[in-house]
Amino acid sequence: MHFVAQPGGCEIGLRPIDLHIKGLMALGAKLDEGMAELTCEHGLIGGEVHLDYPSVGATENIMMAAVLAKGTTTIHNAAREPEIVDLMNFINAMGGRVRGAGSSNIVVEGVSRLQGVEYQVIPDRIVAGTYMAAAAITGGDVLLENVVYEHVFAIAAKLRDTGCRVERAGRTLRVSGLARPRAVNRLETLPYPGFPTDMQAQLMSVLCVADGTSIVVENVFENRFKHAAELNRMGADITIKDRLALVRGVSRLSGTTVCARDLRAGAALVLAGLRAEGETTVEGVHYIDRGYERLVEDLRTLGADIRRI
Ligand SMILES: CC(=O)N[C@H]1[C@@H](OP(=O)(O)OP(=O)(O)OC[C@H]2O[C@@H](n3ccc(=O)[nH]c3=O)[C@H](O)[C@@H]2O)O[C@H](CO)[C@@H](O)[C@@H]1O
Ligand SMILES: C=C(OP(=O)(O)O)C(=O)O
Repeated sequence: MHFVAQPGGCEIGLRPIDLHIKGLMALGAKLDEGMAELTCEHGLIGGEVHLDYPSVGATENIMMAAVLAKGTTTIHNAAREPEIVDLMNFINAMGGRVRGAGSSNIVVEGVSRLQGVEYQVIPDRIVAGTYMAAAAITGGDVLLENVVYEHVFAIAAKLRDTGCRVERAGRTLRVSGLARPRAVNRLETLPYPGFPTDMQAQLMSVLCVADGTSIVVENVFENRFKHAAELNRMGADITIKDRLALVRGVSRLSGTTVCARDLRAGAALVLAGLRAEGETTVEGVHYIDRGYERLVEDLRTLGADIRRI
């Protein structure tokens, strides 16, 4: 019997785990009392899983469960995020037999054992995207190394719509922003290769100071606009209605004390602080630490006046 801790993560919606559980049950696990207690007496057996939604975590969880299961598992309507492909490559480097990651159908043939391996994970596309947004909101010029362009394509495309120049040379990306970004018609988050929900808050900061009005639609998580109220405290003009945000661009933001209520909201507020007049204090830095190793140091290297207190 294995006990799994209650799932955590940022509070950006209810974040149910029904798809994880349904997938594991298709491989022979039995659900006992509670939501996170599953048992399996004689090991998992490969099976067919259809995900009602291409959940990243459920795809990863089922893939990993299937690696040492007996027989073959197929995951239909799997998530296609680059991290899923990375996980496949990692498992295969350990001796697993996974194919199809990056497409909607993943096939895992169970093996009896895995071996240790040294493996380098892919560069963090959301960290890269955040620094791209920093160039956009400040009208700055940022050179990013070790970026997989295909992974940030949707972000680059949207930043180009705001007037940014994004130039690529191999794994290097140069992003230069306009003095004032342009509004976009519509920014809509979607599973990969759509625009990532983990960049929605940062782009909203950029659109806050854009010339014109933008519409942002959050399709992935049902409660991921907590940054909007904080941005409004800095002088932004955002109205929320369910999953839609109407962002009327303002010509200036003013620094004040604001509170990060989740990871990307924190990044978004730091970006807004770069543009705002006066001093901005962002509370709730522990959220930001979940997703950025060197945010303060990197931004300072780029010329920002920022410090951690
Ligand atoms: C640690 C990690 O990698 N986190 C990422 C992962 O989160 P995570 O894996 O939690 O995100 P999911 O793709 O599972 O969630 C997407 C949607 O599916 C719903 N859902 C999910 C599972 C489930 O069993 N039932 C269900 O209804 C969620 O409520 C949400 O509305 O992908 C998200 C979407 O790209 C990112 O924002 C997160 O940064
Ligand atoms: C929502 C995020 O992460 P988690 O799934 O860990 O909460 C994120 O990285 O923006």
